[in-house]
Amino acid sequence: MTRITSVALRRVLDSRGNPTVEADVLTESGGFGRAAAPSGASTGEYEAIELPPTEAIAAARRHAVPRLVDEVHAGNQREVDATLRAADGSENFSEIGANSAVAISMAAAKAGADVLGAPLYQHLGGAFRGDNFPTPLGNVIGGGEHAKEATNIQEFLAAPVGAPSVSEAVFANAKVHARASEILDERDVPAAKGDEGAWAPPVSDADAFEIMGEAVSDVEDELGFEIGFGLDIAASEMFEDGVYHYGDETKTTDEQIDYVAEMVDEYDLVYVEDPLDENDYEGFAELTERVGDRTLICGDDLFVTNVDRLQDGIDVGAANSILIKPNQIGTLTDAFDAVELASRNGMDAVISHRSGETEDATIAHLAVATDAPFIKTGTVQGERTAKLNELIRIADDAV
Ligand SMILES: C=C(OP(=O)(O)O)C(=O)O
Ligand SMILES: [Mg+2]
Repeated sequence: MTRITSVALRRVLDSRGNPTVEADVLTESGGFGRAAAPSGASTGEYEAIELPPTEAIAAARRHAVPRLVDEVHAGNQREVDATLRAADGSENFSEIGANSAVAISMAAAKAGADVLGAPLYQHLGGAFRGDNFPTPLGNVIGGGEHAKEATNIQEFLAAPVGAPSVSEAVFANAKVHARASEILDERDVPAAKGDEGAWAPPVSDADAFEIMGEAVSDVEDELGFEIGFGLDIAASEMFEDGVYHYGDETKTTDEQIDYVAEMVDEYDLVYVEDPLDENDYEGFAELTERVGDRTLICGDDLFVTNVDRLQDGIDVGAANSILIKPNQIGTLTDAFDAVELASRNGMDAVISHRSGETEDATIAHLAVATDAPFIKTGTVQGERTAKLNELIRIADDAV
């Protein structure tokens, strides 16, 4: 029933206006799945390779589609993804592109779910899935590679850890976003928006910490449950010539570790992603040793959703959390394996969007299917609300 009968690939727009790969998978019993690849701006050095979409589509049509059609069952995700790997033949999807691979992998999962008449999260998570829902981390103020002339730190993220439900958590983040805008107005600071819909004001990082602190505490008082905040420092983007660049100022690795540890305590940060360069396992381990009992230290560019890099991190205690981005590694199987390895080692998985997105909502299902404690997928703006609204629907049993 789930035997694949066709795979169609095309270029569609992403939220930055760039082309990306969309895949349609059909099965012999009429099951249908459609998915599109997201795209990063602050990409990790060790990510799987995203090819220009035209090249990725041509290569996938030549190498992958003939191996999938009439041969592979969409309901067997490991078989789909192993076929994609075999068709590519490289370590990092440099032949067919991780963008083609991830679009096909996700579309096949949706086609498999469609045949079963089950929601995607149920198909992927199985009958013995837990019944937890992820807390959404919502980007409220940001800069770095996502907005010029704004903060050095890439993302200041609201984290409604005390929200009684997914829906209340999602609306709380939107309120923090709105409150941050009012505070910027009160300070006469004009703010454009960055790629993910976060405010991108021309303020210092110190000011952004203050504004976030005020915004989350105001919304916390109004709603009556705990809202913290966290960061994605995206430190690899700042690291050059052995030091971290904050505009004209620099920090050595020791200073960077001290700075992050101080901010964790001063602002009760619940989450810090990529506080150090993607090659600095040692620095990550030192910071995790210092503050890992009271905050999450998360590896994004450090681990790139790759089980080998994750295992290296586990061996040295580099972090207590991992960001999961399916397009960093190329298939859902790889993403699931990374979540599994992380949770077996007591680490929290954060299922994540990319800065370039489409209306595809697969990651909402992935977060629920894997029982991930967190999802990072923006706060407002259509391609972000596509995931947040899907999460609300899943919690409401309405997908
Ligand atoms: C979402 C992120 O940005 P990008 O997609 O640009 O890597 C991130 O760094 O976590
Ligand atoms: Mg990141």
